[in-house]
Amino acid sequence: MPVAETLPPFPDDVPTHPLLVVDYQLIKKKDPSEVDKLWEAATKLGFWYLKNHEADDIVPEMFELGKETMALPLEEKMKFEQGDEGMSFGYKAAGANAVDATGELDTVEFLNVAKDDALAWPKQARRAYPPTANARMESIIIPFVKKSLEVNYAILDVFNDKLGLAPGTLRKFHSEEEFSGSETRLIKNPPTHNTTKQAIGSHTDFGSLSFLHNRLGGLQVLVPGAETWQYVKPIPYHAICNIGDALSIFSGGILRSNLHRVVPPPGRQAGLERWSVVFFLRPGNSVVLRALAEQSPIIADAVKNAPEGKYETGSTSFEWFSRRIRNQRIKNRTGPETWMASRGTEHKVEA
Ligand SMILES: O=C(O)CCC(=O)C(=O)O
Ligand SMILES: [Fe+2]
Repeated sequence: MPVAETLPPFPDDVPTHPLLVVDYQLIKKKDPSEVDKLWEAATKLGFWYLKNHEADDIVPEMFELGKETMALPLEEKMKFEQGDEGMSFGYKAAGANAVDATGELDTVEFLNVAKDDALAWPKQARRAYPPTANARMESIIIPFVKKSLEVNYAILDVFNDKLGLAPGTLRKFHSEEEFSGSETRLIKNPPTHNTTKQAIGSHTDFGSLSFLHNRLGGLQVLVPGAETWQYVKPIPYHAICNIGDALSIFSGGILRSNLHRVVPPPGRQAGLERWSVVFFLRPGNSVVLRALAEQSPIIADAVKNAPEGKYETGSTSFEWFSRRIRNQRIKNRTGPETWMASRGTEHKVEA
């Protein structure tokens, strides 16, 4: 993996959306103006850069592990495939998911490692992984998962306060002990000069918070009010963080879970392999996804102004998550309705 400085630069002639830059060190101290900046980012777009996030040393190791893992023979990787039943953990081959309602195939391959397996190691909690992951579980995956949890909990605490919830409410819904869909993901998109082919289709993230690290352009956001996709420029040592559907639902839509997708890198970056590393924080499996209106007058107010039932999913986190994974899988496709069944909050009627 070349270091960030040796990669061709992100072009300056493609539509790009600047994100607010939040300093994790100031968030840890609950610096009031940094907290306000995070709140603005989380409520207006739902995406921000996070600098000084303390994962800078371990992230390059995660990229290296991604490279080692994807270099395994396909036959070996397929032994750890996620399957068609709605489980996310394990390997997903390129072309196993749809990118849109027509059933066009995705181009990324990735490996998802459950937070539960990382924390239970050397015991197996949820499933087995390829030998490359096992060999680096202790030295790389566990430290990355632990740091990601720490960062995400600090961010959750800020939202907890701003939403007027009793201390620790959001943490309780994301307890380390309960099994959940929380996972870390190593993603590879193969080289191509077709810079408009979707690698990952338009989606909102399924869980609560995503902590993303990429080096090359390709991530795009659909900014509210804009008609076209805009790139998010990768900045060295800046993570890209975003809100997922679960937090949007808990907050009655105050926190924004925004549509995004991945296309191949643009400009002089075209034709390069694209790698990313993510940690997804998701609620405990038993947590019901609904607005926490009884626990916060601020959320109650937001719900009052939304169409009836918009933030009542009637699903547990486990059900919500499995439904969406299952319906992305091309093997489960019956028609455009399968794609629709993989959707989250983005297709609910707007207030
Ligand atoms: O690779 C990226 O930059 C984004 C990946 C992503 O959106 C996802 O895996 O949910
Ligand atoms: Fe995503």
